[in-house]
Amino acid sequence: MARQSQIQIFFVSLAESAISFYFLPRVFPTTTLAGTFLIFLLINWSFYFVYLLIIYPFFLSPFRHLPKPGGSYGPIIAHGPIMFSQPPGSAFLRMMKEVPNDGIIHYRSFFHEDRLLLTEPAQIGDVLVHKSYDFEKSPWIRTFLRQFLGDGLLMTEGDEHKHQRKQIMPAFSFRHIKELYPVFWSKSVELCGAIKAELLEKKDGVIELNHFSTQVTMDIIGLAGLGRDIGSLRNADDELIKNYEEILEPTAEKGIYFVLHLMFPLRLIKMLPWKLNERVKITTKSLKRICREFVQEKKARMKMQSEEQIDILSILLRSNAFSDDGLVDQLLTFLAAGHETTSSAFTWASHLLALNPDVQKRLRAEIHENIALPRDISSEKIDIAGLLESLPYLNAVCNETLRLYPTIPVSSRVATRDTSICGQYVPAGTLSFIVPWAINRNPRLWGEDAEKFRPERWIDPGTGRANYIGSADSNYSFLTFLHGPRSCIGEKFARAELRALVAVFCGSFEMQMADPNKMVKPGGTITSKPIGGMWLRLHPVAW
Ligand code: HEM
Repeated sequence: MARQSQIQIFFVSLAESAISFYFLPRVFPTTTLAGTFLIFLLINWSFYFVYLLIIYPFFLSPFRHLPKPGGSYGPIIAHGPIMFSQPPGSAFLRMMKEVPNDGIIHYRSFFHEDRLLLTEPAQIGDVLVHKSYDFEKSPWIRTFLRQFLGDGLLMTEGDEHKHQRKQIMPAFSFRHIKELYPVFWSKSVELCGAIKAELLEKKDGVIELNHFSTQVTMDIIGLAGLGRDIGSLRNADDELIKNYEEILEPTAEKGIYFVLHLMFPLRLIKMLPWKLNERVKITTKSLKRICREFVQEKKARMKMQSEEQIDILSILLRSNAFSDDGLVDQLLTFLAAGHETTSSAFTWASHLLALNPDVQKRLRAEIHENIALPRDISSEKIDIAGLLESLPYLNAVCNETLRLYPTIPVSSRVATRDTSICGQYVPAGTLSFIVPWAINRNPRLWGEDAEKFRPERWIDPGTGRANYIGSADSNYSFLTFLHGPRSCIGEKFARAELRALVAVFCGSFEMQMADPNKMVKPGGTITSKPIGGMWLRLHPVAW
């Protein structure tokens, strides 16, 4: 319920009770001023609820004629639980399959609040690209994430966002990513070395990959983002890793914590005697301190060294566009957005390969055929970018993984002013859902086998080369990085990193699920991680 309306009701009730009490004493002869106020509050609330739950949604809402799902849980709950479905985004996919529509499905959330689900490329393009500054991230999500990310690129809106994005963009250009490939490659080789060392200590060949994956992607963002080898693969107790693992580990308690942030003001949640509040405070404080130290260290090193550094922080420092606090916020953003996302994509790639031995075999053959020895290509002056980007099956496997397991499965936007989506009037404040999990798996856009892992859809049958649209008709059928001015700035970085990780890992190990009968489920609040980790049985292969 809108907080603003509650405040209005409070003051209107106050005015009505004062007028009645002082000017119409015969109407309420036996009550006190407080009693009269309570009576008016109750009457006004009742009218407000009838308006909110019945009159507005069924007779006034501009969306009342749009197609809707069935099976509402009544006016208070309505279809609200949809957004908590597991895996995240799966209920939206069901809705897309079941409700015939022309690009927008309307459903009612808690207290019959209007929600839109965008289902077709034209509507998605309108919100993400053509009118992107009419729509912002929802304030609840921003309040929740700002605790961990400060006011970095991910959290800002409007002109401030345009300014920051322009300053940061050069650090993510293709030329710059090409220079970073040797970092991605050598860290992937180091990862496989660390896994081999752990396998030597184990008889059953079983390891939990997600932990390794978080370590290697943290090391990569450390080197590529800060020019500093965090070395978490060598030091499993690294403070940075421990903090992020604590924050991001999917648990039911954290799910409830996140949901409460969507429903109640931050200040109220912070007042609760909840241990998680204390842990969030401690971990975020520690992350900020570490980032502040990174910035100071980097500034001191840049003064001493004349050689130009290629990491993201050096580029931001050279731009002179950010204060020290601003840089800390950007670092918090890059560390969080830049490691957990690719880590999750890599973990899901290994899962899909473990479930599909034929794909795994074909990919390994392509890698071994084109890359004689993994260590050689980081030491020789080889164009790793050119080599990896030219391998069709490697690119197809990565694209298909990113399609089936988008790390951010659900995103949303709030209209900041009265606007429209493909001609449908949308009043300010309306929340629209853009759901990569559902769009990427929608049979209308990807065909009947949309939910199958089929890397071949990313290979042109005529030329045998990788294509960049899959078998879909539109760019907007693939939403893993979204599109437009608020799309993922790290997309090229992430794709390059994933190529290197998958190539070295699949080239080095044969993989199976440790327990082939156990379903691995995605969970998590903002990003999607395997619940309980990713347990694989690995056999090193000759390379
Ligand atoms: C597989 C890996 C990745 C995926 C799937 C991914 C996905 C996304 C998505 C969906 C968004 C938009 C979120 C929204 O607006 O709701 C986003 C934004 C962003 N991502 Fe990524 N990301 C990945 C890797 C990275 C990496 C490696 C970096 C940095 C090194 C990064 C940095 C960012 C930043 C800074 C934004 C905010 C951009 C803006 O608002 O202008 N991401 N990412």
